[in-house]
Amino acid sequence: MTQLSAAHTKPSDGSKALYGGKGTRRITVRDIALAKERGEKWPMLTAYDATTASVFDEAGIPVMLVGDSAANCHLGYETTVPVTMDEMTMLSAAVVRGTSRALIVGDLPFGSYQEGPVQALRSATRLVKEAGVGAVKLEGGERSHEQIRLLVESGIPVMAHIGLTPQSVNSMGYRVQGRGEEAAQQLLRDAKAVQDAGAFAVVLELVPAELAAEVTRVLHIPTVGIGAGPETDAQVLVWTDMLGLTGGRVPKFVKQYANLREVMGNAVKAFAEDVVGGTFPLDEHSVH
Ligand SMILES: Nc1nc(=O)c2c([nH]1)NC[C@@H]1CN(c3ccc(C(=O)N[C@@H](CCC(=O)O)C(=O)O)cc3)CN21
Ligand SMILES: CC(C)C(=O)C(=O)O
Ligand SMILES: [Mg+2]
Repeated sequence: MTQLSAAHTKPSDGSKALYGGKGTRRITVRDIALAKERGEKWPMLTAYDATTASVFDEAGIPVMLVGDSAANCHLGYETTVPVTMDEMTMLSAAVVRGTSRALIVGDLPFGSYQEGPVQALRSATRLVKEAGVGAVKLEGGERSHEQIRLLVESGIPVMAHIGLTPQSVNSMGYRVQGRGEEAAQQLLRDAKAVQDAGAFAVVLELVPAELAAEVTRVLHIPTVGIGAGPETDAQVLVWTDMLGLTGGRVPKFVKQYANLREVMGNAVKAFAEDVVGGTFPLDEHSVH
């Protein structure tokens, strides 16, 4: 048996699995393609800094997205619209430095690829050269296929993103996409367009579960769901949402696995009370 055909069979020891595998080298887009052939589901999280990313890397998260959600989750903006290439490049470089195994995907921010394929290539090249990302992501299906094609032809793997595309909040709002026959057909056309253009995976955001399941069956590239039901090949969440750090309302598709806001708030109050009450620092925290 050749190595290639061996890679197509489900690994009994999990050595090749994207999650739970024993590999230590960085995950590649080829590993992602093989996981779809094995029918293996995988987790993806956003990350915006080196320390947090190193926690996720050690936990075995195989793919991290330096999302433009950094705008609201890390930089304090209201929406993802204002975040810049300079900001995304700095955050992406930090996440790459904090990880050794995960494939790092850099989100192209609003305004960095809408002018056309050449602008998209210039922006994506910056993330690859200056930050060291292994792939980039951009929003849009049919409307972005020329950008995707040029990046892929140039050697930059592209994750597409269709359904709710938050960079279009000013024209679309934050609404479920693909409801009704006409919208479902558009979503299917968008999915096929990004696959034909060479995308290695596609994010489906806020899409009815049945439609996301159909897209996942029809495509040979993996689908990454966020608010898209249980049938997509992968699932992504914004890390500050799933760990309970985001302030205020979070989207209803979020499952909260911890309450870091409470944990951190309580710890910070304990420190403040120690300082005010004179019980920190003690002799053990002092030098003589
Ligand atoms: N903290 C955070 N989490 C995210 O998931 C996220 C961001 N920020 N910023 C970028 C985009 C924007 N996203 C959003 C933003 C709002 C809704 C929202 O309001 N959804 C409604 C449902 C709307 C409907 O049913 O039509 C909800 O209640 O979940 C969803 C996704 C997802 N992304
Ligand atoms: C929600 C994910 C897919 C994203 O694009 C982001 O975090 O910016
Ligand atoms: Mg994004």
